[in-house]
Amino acid sequence: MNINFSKLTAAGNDFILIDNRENIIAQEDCQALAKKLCDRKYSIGADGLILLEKSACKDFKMKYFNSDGSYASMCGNGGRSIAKFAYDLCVANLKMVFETDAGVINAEILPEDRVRLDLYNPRDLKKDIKVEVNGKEFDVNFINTGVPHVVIFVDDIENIDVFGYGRAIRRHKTFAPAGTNVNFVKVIKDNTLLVRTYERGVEDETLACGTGITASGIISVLKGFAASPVKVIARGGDKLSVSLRNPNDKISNVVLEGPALITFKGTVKIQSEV
Ligand SMILES: N[C@@H](CCC[C@H](N)C(=O)O)C(=O)O
Repeated sequence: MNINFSKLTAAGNDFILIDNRENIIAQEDCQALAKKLCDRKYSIGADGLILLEKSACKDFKMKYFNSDGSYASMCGNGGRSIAKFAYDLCVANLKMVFETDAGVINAEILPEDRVRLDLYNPRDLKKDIKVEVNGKEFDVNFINTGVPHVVIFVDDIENIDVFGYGRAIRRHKTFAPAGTNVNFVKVIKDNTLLVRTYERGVEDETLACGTGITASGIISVLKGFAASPVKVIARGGDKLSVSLRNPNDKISNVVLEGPALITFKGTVKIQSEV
C-alpha cells in the first residue's frame, strides 16, 4: 500500500504526518509503523509519527507516536505541526480546535511559519524533589504539560551531560512506571531561557521539545526566575515563547508559540506485515 505523508519540522523536532481520517492505518499497526518510518537510516526518519484522525466534535484529532513506537498523549511541537498540516490539507481554517488525549487545543496559524497553541491546564506540579543519579544530586521540578516533564536549572548548559543524566533521571524510580522527559534549563537575560531536553521515546536529546519548553517556562515563572511571556531558545537555535495567566500554583491559560513548517511531501510504500 502507498501512503502519502508530509514531513514537518517544528524548531528541529521533526515529524511524519499522515492523514488517517479514512483509517488507512489500523490502530494496532500504528506503533510498529511509527518505529519503522521514523528510522533515520532505513526509512523517512523523524522524532515521531503523527496521525490526523476524525473527531466527533472538533476539527480533527491528533494521535502521537514517538520514534521508538511508544504512544504519547501530547506533543507540543507536534501540535503546531499538525495545525500547519491540517491547514495545508484544507481540513481546518487559520484558527482551529483539535483534540488530543491530553486535552483540547485551540490553534492559530500565524505569518512567517509560526503557530500559536492555547493549551489545556498542566497538572501534577511538584517542586524541589531531590533525585540522585550517577553520583550527583539534582534538585528537580516535575509537571505534566500533556506528557511528564522534569525541569532542572543548571549553570553550565553547554557542558551538562544531557544524554547521561537525562537517561538516568528518565529511568529513576521516582518517575516509574511512565518515566519522564528531562529538561535542563539555563536562565539568561531578558526573561530568556536556554532549554535542552532528553526525550522519552526518542531516548536521546532532541533539538526542541514543545511540552518541555512549556514546562520550563511555567516552572521558571513559578520560581520567580522569569516573567510571562518567557522567551525560549531551543537547542537548534529556534525561538519560542511561553505565556501563562495565573502565575501561581493554579496555572492556567498557557500559550506556546513557535515555528512549524512543511519541509517535504512524499509517498511511502508500506508492507502489509508492519
Ligand atoms: N516532542 C514532543 C514530546 C513528545 C512526547 C514525549 N517524547 C513523551 O513520550 O513524553 C513535544 O514537542 O512536546
